[in-house]
Amino acid sequence: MTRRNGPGPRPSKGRPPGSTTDQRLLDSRGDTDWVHTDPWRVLKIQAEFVEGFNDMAELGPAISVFGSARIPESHPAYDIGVRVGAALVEAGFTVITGGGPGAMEAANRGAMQAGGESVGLGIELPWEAKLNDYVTFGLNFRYFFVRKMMFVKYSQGYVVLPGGLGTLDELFEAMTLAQTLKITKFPIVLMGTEHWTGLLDWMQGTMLSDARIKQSDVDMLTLTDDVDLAVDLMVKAREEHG
Ligand SMILES: C/C(=C\CNc1ncnc2c1ncn2[C@@H]1O[C@H](COP(=O)(O)O)[C@@H](O)[C@H]1O)CO
Repeated sequence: MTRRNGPGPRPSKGRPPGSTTDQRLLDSRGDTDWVHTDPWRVLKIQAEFVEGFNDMAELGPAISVFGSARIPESHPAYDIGVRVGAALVEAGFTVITGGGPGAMEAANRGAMQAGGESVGLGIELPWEAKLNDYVTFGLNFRYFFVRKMMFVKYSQGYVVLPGGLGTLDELFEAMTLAQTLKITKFPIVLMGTEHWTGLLDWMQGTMLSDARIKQSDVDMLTLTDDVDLAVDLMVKAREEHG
């Protein structure tokens, strides 16, 4: 970059005489603590957003599928995950998951086997975690909140398989964003009546009865075991809202 001559602020008052910026950049040695400071982290966060936006902007219509990282292949929810992933691809959607094991792997597996784009948005964890073998396009994030925004921004709806804390976090984030109209026209399907009925009963029996939520908050959820119904809802939403 060049700088015009004449009056105006100088680049750096404290710069050592007789050296160039390139020299100082390339010769620099010494303390590296600054790489662990918040201002530097801001740039890393920014870089994650830039890379995510860059790589996901042209994915096409996508649905995110969430669910337990801990279910084995033998669990009935795994098979449902595979069928959901495949059916979404057959309906013309890209499938996005957290790229991990369990239900995420199942949905990616179904999507890949159906010949579709199978996206895994991985997260750095304290233990070694790698993207599952059924991801056709993967990104790994350091920051949970950046990753969570990518799911919402690049999905047209969520299918939520049985899961634990991580799954609830993803579900309730979407519900909160919808309740506060930060996102609109966003179908959310809970797959697995046995797993989710207790939560829905509590939401209606306690949260709704105590007026902590409104009926419209509960109504944004569709509870089913029917994969075709879940995918039809997503297709209808796409037809209605683009
Ligand atoms: C438990 C193990 C690995 C976890 N690896 C994960 N990789 C990617 N995404 C994950 C992982 N764990 C949780 N998530 C996210 O939360 C949801 C599942 O969490 P739950 O608590 O199991 O419900 C999931 O949708 C992911 O986005 C060791 O094998």
